[in-house]
Amino acid sequence: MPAESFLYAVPKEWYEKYGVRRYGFHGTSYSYVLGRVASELQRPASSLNLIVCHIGSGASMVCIKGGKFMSLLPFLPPTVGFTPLDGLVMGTRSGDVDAGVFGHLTKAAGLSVGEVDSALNKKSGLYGLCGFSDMRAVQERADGGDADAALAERIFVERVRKYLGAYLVRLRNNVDAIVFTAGVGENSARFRALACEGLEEFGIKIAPGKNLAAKGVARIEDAFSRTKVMVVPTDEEGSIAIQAIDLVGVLPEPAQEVPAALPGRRRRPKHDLLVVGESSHSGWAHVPPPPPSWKGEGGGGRGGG
Ligand SMILES: Nc1ncnc2c1ncn2[C@@H]1O[C@H](COP(=O)(O)OP(=O)(O)O)[C@@H](O)[C@H]1O
Ligand SMILES: CC(=O)OP(=O)(O)O
Ligand SMILES: [Mg+2]
Repeated sequence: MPAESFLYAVPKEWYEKYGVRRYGFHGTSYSYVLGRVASELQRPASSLNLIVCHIGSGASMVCIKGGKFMSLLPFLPPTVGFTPLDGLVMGTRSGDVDAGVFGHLTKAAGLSVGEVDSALNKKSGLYGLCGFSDMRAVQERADGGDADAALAERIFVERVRKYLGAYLVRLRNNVDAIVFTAGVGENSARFRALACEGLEEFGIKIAPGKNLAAKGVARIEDAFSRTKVMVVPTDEEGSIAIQAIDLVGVLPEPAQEVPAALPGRRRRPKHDLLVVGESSHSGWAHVPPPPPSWKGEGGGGRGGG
């Protein structure tokens, strides 16, 4: 990520001394989804502009700009930042919130900084708004007339649309596909329909029938939609395994032929562990910690979950 993308507008020394910057999360999922979309569309990953919505209990979005700047600018700012708290409304995390609430609540409610931090991570989001963190329960309650649940669902969707708008602008509306993944993104046609509602002017239209029928990897855009809309079930575990193999160069071999302890099992690592961006599974999952200076290129983000 370039400095414009990973820096917060806070005192410079917070970044230099304490590493306060945007890191990004769900990198393993995004790496996998990018590869899967490339193979599905039969296009090189480096040519794709994507907006990927990883919407599970933890949720984030990222836009991927392809083409020749891939190695310099692989990912535009992800919605999650210094911690996974930033950005979208999640099961129990607030997403974007004015940091001023810390000062206010420590004074007005007598809470410690740790208590506010914990509540923002564990008692907020869908749960904070309506008492349920599971989207299926929220939708069921909303359908049953629970006004809090209905409001929670609307706030959840609107936050996704806020970033969808931001990324459409960043990509000059030159988007190959909007991709939905993770628990809600893969399984909830209702969520996908709400997230893309009324975007025909932007060249984005979901076909309701395809959306409802989507199973596994699916294309769900209407025939007149300029931008493809896809559902791609993520595989974070598989992606971690592939990236581990890619990094250390160990390929699975049948144990009975070559016992693990014997020489010859290990192959020469394909990549120096400190080299960034040369992996065939290009992504931001295996970038190093923040750079000492913000003048050069930043790292790409954290992988995990
Ligand atoms: N059919 C569905 N409709 C709506 N939401 C669903 C559906 N299936 C799963 N989900 C939601 O997906 C979320 C979990 O997503 P997941 O990616 O497994 O989360 P995580 O890995 O972050 O724990 C839950 O909120 C769950 O309700
Ligand atoms: C980073 C993150 O949101 O993790 P999880 O999906 O496990 O909540
Ligand atoms: Mg998850």
